[in-house]
Amino acid sequence: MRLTGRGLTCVRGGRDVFSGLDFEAAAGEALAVVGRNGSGKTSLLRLIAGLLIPAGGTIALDGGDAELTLAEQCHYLGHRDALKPALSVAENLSFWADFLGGERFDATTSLAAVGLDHAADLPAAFLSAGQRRRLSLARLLTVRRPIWLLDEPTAALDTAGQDMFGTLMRDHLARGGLIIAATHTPLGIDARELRIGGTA
Ligand SMILES: Nc1ncnc2c1ncn2[C@@H]1O[C@H](COP(=O)(O)OP(=O)(O)OP(=O)(O)O)[C@@H](O)[C@H]1O
Repeated sequence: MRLTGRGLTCVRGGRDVFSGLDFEAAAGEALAVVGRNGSGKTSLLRLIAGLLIPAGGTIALDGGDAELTLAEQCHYLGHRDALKPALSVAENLSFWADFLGGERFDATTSLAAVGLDHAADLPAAFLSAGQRRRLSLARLLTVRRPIWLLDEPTAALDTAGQDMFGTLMRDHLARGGLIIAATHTPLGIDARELRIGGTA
């Protein structure tokens, strides 16, 4: 599996964010997208996820599932955790599994893997910032998709959480997954750097 972007141009609010951007990532590889604030890291992830349309250029996935779109093979985790505060931790995960579709892995196991099994019945409104992020990460495990698009994934995670997430990312890569992460801090795994715009 290989994901390739060629000559990508992104325009937002009538302004060029970036143009002529090339990138490439293969199965088992992580790409760390870096650059100053506003350089277009989130925008690139959203282009790949199909949430924005490029003003120019192409994105192609070779060797993926021919019956699924690129977006259907991606997990997109935005920097704002998309949780419903009135639903419990377990209900939020169940909502996402229904929304995303496909094969569903055991939610209790996913919550245990991110250290939230003790909080399954707690309303998401009561979670701390780090716990909200952990719940978002549980989505990656409950519904398996090969391409992880992650926006500032380690933000709000404590040291143990960063170690836990490093292990999850390494396991995903070892299974032939691919990770593209926008980040201002080291990801905690071996990753190739894709710099957008000037030096941050
Ligand atoms: N909905 C929108 N309408 C117009 N402009 C937008 C919109 N969303 C983002 N932008 C602009 O696009 C540019 C790139 O934003 P983006 O969020 O991709 O940057 P980023 O590199 O992820 O930034 P940061 O490091 O601050 O998270 C910014 O100048 C931003 O103001």
